[in-house]
Amino acid sequence: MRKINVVAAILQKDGQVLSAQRGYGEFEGNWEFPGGKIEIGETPQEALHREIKEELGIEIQVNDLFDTVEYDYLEFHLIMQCYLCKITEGNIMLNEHKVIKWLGRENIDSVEWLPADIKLVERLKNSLL
Ligand SMILES: Nc1nc2c([nH]c(=O)n2[C@H]2C[C@H](O)[C@@H](COP(=O)(O)OP(=O)(O)OP(=O)(O)O)O2)c(=O)[nH]1
Repeated sequence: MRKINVVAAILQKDGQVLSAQRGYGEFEGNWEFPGGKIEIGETPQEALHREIKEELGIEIQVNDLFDTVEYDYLEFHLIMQCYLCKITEGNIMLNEHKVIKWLGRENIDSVEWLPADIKLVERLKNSLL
């Protein structure tokens, strides 16, 4: 099966994380951590800076790797590295997403996450204050 290498940013602020609703494509309407495919020659960190600038128009600090998710979709095998991040500069613009929400422990389950994210979100929930 085709493999896709993706990076995702778990943006943290005041005990909450940023969730974004996909605005187009196959998974339109589902919620995810912003990010995207790693391009040839890029480090995961470089890919994250690029994707987050493109999608949300902000600069970030990339901290620790929180988890690497592997998931079999029908058409491809996803390998997604998820980094804890902080916003360092700029105001969020929605260049690709419909809407964003900051979610905490009590409501992180309230949106329809992409299938690959469900276990990750459970783990994250336990680590949020
Ligand atoms: N960014 C992101 N992608 C996720 C998450 N969960 C999940 O299953 N995915 C999947 C959906 C997509 O198949 C893939 C990400 O690829 P993408 O299509 O957003 O990547 P991209 O920005 O490079 O997009 P494109 O140029 O190919 O349109 O990973 C998540 O939390 N965040």
